[in-house]
Amino acid sequence: MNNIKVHLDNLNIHFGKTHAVKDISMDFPENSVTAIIGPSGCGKSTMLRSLNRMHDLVPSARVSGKVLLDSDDVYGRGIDPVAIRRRVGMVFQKPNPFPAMSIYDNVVAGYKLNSRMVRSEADEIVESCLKRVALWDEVKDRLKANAMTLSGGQQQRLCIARTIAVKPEVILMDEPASALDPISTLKIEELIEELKERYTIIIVTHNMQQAARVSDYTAFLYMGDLIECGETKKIFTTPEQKQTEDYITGRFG
Ligand SMILES: Nc1ncnc2c1ncn2[C@@H]1O[C@H](COP(=O)(O)OP(=O)(O)OP(=O)(O)O)[C@@H](O)[C@H]1O
Repeated sequence: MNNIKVHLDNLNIHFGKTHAVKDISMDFPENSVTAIIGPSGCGKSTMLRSLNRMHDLVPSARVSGKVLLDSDDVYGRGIDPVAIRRRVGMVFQKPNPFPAMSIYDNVVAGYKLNSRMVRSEADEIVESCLKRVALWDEVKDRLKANAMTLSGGQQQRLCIARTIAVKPEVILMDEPASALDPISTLKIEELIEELKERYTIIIVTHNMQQAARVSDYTAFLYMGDLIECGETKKIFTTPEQKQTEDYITGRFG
């Protein structure tokens, strides 16, 4: 197994009285894809969002336990959530490019917030990030066009380019292909496969085939509990828990 990039230790998340994530301890290995699966409302997105402190913005949310990024305590005293979000980027279900910006400006938007740069540096980042998400050839002649002129699938790849421009270590993806057509979905899946060489990827997906195709490890959640996690091959062929088997064979969920 690769090094552990993110480690959860007795993670609990409440929203008021709702106990959404219950005492979860698990590891996310570096340079690999871990899929989080489970029926609607089982806490997948809640767990994912805790990894870069997105719940800081939700007044009713309470997070306890530990999230370690390498050996850094993500919720530790004196840790800057903005610095954490730079190291742990996020791609959402619906592509969300900045609507008033060009393709070019979208790619460097996050990067510009974090550091000053000269034009040639920006050009280089735009080209390399768009190439890495396999969008360069499609857009290189219209970099100044508004980002909303792209198709949904292209917009999602642009959002991934924007995420990697900031040079994160971990990328969280919350159903990144569920709003896309099958061809765009395939492109995103191929991209995930390539991105894991540089980044640690954690993806929430409802699509079991997608989890089986793209991930190295899978975690199955049910009603806030982690039922089972391990190598995807094993989870999908010889799971240890009956609940996991029932879920992956479509008996419930
Ligand atoms: N901001 C919030 N405020 C209050 N309750 C919330 C909030 N976000 C999530 N919850 C609750 O936490 C539980 C887990 O929700 P979560 O969105 O993590 O599930 P999920 O497994 O990602 O579901 P889905 O697959 O439908 O997206 C649910 O009971 C949900 O209602």
